Amino acid sequence: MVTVRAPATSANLGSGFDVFGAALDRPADVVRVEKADRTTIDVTGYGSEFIPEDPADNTVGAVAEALDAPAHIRIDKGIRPSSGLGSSGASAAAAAVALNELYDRGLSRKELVPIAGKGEATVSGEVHLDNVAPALLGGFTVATGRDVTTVDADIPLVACLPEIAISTRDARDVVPAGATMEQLVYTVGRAATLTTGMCRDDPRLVGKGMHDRLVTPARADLISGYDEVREAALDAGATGVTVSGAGPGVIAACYPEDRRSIAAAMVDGFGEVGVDSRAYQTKIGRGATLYRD
Ligand SMILES: Nc1ncnc2c1ncn2[C@@H]1O[C@H](COP(=O)(O)OP(=O)(O)OP(=O)(O)O)[C@@H](O)[C@H]1O
Ligand SMILES: N[C@@H](CCO)C(=O)O
Repeated sequence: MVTVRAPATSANLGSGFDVFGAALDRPADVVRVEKADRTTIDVTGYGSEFIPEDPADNTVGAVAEALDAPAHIRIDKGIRPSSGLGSSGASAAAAAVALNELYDRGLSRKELVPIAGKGEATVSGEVHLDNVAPALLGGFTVATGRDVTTVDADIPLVACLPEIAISTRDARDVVPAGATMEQLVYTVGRAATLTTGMCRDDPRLVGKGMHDRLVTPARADLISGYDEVREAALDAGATGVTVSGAGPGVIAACYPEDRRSIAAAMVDGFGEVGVDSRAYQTKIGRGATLYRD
């Protein structure tokens, strides 16, 4: 038996749509695999009642198929599905590491990125690697095509999850089809600022670079209370706030000493519009961890 813990991730970070991602220190999924003649899946934990156990519909099923590694796969969800915290990608990444080990396939973490991406594609309808790359490799990741660059950044974060479900598929439908030159220049500037901040472990630059005027405003309209939560987090000291992944999670960058008050302010912000939420005080963390039994 092989056990792997894969972290939640936040994709986009505002200015890096379908490119930037970050591994979060917490929460995480845990996946256990045992060899079997055919793939079967059991899901327990947070939101498990909403997750299909048919390998054709679960992200881990496509991973087992891609690695030609049939197994009994047990997923313990610590990351709520349809959260914007890379729940489906974390299971896929954990399964990729676990099955690679179980069947001794010898693939590197980077080689597992497109394989885990196939799993992610089963639910979002298209391949985007910005969740599975950080779930596998850790840190801040820049995924362009099949290339992934990682920065081992140390940035405190708060992720706040409202009790609203938005599927990635639906959130992709509201993304504008095009951009003006002005929007493009603005986004490039912010993305470069964010990347510089990650390389320097500078929460101020990261927060400044999390802003975008293209994708986030369209998606924010789907999240009841987004404006209230953003304002509350900024007032409490956040250096930047944006939609996490496809939402409805909202993520803030900050200095360590402000994390607790920002978490409380974000929960209060959702509370103002009658939405319950849970905040995770976290930071950029490591990728999937393998445990041999
Ligand atoms: N192993 C899995 N874990 C979580 N969700 C899964 C899994 N397999 C299939 N799903 C389905 O994927 C959907 C959730 O994925 P989705 O990409 O919408 O959200 P997410 O992974 O939480 O967030 P995001 O990708 O925006 O960060 C749900 O419909 C869920 O049933
Ligand atoms: N980049 C993807 C991530 C979703 O998890 C999106 O924002 O649609």
